Amino acid sequence: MGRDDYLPLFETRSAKGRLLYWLYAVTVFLGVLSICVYRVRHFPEQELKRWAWIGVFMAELWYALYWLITQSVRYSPVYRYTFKDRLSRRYEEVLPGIDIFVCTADPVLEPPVMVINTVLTVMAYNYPPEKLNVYLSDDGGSEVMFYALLEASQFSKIWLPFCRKFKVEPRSPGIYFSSADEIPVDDVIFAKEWQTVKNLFQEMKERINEIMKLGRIPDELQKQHKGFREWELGASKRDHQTILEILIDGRDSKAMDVEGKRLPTLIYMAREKKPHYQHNFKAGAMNALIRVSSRISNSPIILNVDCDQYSNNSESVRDALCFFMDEEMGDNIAYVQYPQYSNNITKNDVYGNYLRIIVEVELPGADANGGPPYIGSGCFHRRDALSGKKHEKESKIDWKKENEIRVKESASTLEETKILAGCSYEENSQWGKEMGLKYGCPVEDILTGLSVQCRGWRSVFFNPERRGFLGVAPTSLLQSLVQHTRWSEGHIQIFLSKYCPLLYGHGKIPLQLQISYCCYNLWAANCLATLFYVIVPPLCLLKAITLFPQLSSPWVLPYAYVFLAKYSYSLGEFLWSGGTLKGWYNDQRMWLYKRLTSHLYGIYGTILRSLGFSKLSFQITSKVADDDVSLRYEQEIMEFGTVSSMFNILATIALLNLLTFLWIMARLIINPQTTDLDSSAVQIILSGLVMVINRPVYEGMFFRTDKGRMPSSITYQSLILATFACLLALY
Ligand SMILES: O=c1ccn([C@@H]2O[C@H](COP(=O)(O)OP(=O)(O)O[C@H]3O[C@H](CO)[C@@H](O)[C@H](O)[C@H]3O)[C@@H](O)[C@H]2O)c(=O)[nH]1
Ligand SMILES: [Mn+2]
Repeated sequence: MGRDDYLPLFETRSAKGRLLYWLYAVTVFLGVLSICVYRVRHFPEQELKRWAWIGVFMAELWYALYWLITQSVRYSPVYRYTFKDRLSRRYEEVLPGIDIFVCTADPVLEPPVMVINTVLTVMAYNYPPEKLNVYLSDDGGSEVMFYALLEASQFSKIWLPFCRKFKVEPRSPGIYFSSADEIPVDDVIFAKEWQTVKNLFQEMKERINEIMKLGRIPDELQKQHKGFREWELGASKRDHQTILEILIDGRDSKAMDVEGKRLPTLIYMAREKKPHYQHNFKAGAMNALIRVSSRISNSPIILNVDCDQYSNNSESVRDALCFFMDEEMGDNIAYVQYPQYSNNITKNDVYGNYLRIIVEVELPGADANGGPPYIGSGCFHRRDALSGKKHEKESKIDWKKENEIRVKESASTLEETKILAGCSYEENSQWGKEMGLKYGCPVEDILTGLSVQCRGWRSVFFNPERRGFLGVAPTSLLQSLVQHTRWSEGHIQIFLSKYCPLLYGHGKIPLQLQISYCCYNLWAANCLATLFYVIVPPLCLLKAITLFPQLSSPWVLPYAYVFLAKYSYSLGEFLWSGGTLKGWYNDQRMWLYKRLTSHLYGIYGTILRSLGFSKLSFQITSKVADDDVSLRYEQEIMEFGTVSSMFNILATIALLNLLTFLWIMARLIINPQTTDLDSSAVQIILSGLVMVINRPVYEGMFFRTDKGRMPSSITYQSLILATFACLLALY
């Protein structure tokens, strides 16, 4: 094909309305400068006040700096669009193979039925099935999971033709049949098949759940597959040899669905586990998958999904290929990252799990700067880039030859392949360092993506109209905070390590991209400023120390402007991205809570680990919840319920501001002369705002009677602590 008739396979558009954005950014910046001038010019004499003043000033400087950093992902977002018809016209015959890695680690927190639903969606892509190779990595080493996958391999023979014939979406049978409960009436053939397939699915689900309850595989079922023998020999979660079973071999032309069409390859893998070996969590699993798959299918493109993140769009593979296979711009693309959406987000998203602004605003912003980070799931990788190869300019891929070479390379026996998933295979190798996913970081995905970009590749963020992947978001406050603790800890570790984007990325990736990474790398660093801002001003209020300009002074204007401009912008951004007003209020609360707890714990964890007091751990986020917890989640009632020191912090701060507020109000009513309202106004407003945002905490402590309320022990402890702090400030 000549240059002239080259039609791109994808297109990039920039956001509009940039002038308004600059107006906002510049004026806020001027406001911040005025605040600094105020802080310097009004530097107090009195000793105690001086310390508090320095503290607020530092906090404000930090906020200003962080705000500046976050502008890097705002000023020029880009959006991508693909042309799948062109892809099909030019490449249908030479479409590359795709290796799909699904990771699971715990059959209780990640129920096998959910996992196989995800597996079925990625088997059912609208793509030549013999070119799809699905690998399930089971770090839980669970016999029930293996059984469920075996069931799925049978069910796929019916499910795949059904999806193809009726263009089913989404292709997760669990989701599809639960969202379309009514039998379709207008089409008789469809209605009949629909009912049959639904029944078959229902029966399979019941069988798996039955076995799950039983906790072992009955003897007659064990005969179905030789794979069960591994567990008979005593495989347990933490101690077993590599289990590698090909449940469907797509290379075998006899592997067919009920309509006689080929099937995707389906493989179960539980890498070897031995006590005393560091298994490196998901990163370890992924690296074993990269190696094992290289000997079985060796596809040039790898898709990675978490076990809850089912594919919601059967076109995603083709969409992703539009980027990799574009003749002009595809060569340097290492990965195509989809957003991580969840299908259990309620209207106002109490726990801010949607991460709306990150997904809708910041990732398109990062894309413009050189490419989004790799966020662990819903990501298509170029195998070479993920394995550690540098990007070389002028290296055009001939997709036809590519397939032939790869197939040749992959010929080896199953026993040979198993060795690659063994514990000792990585000893003295570059795996986890220069090859594959990097080890030693709670956000292995981010670190890996960064180093891929530093090897000369770029990445692309793709968010099609029909969502690509949907997962399960945490349904309780604590889970959400714990998940965020892992993330913020991982991020700050990257920042403090030799991989700090500003150093490691220097000269390798654009400066804007280095700064974009810092938005997240520095999450945890926000905690000190925020803790200071919600604790010290109220205490100072009790001590009659004023830290802000008088209401009647013009110096209050920059404060008012920065506050109003920043929050109206943030609200505007939120509503524009499809959120609700209440959703925004919830989101603000969650960010406050994350700063006060997750980020603090993230820093604490990092210190402990760097001193050698604790080892890296990975707390898996539960994808299931008790019925009453789920119900409260649906009703958007905040879930406390368990005893956690995180709640102590939140409750104490909420109470501290409440007590201060009440005390000042009482004083104003009883004896107005003793309080200088003009000088204290800003601090009173600040405490008022903290109270407004903390409404669910007060309700949880004082008004609720359900199981999800704040445990009374926490209420009492926090009450004592807050009262004590107030008394200390008063006397
Ligand atoms: O030892 C382990 C632990 C976890 N996992 C899998 O890793 C995935 C992510 O775990 P999850 O508990 O769901 O954590 P999240 O916080 O939801 O995951 C996000 O953040 C992680 C990094 O903290 C990334 O690894 C994930 O891809 C990303 O979706 C799941 O599929 C797990 O089965 C393993 O395979 N082995
Ligand atoms: Mn998850």
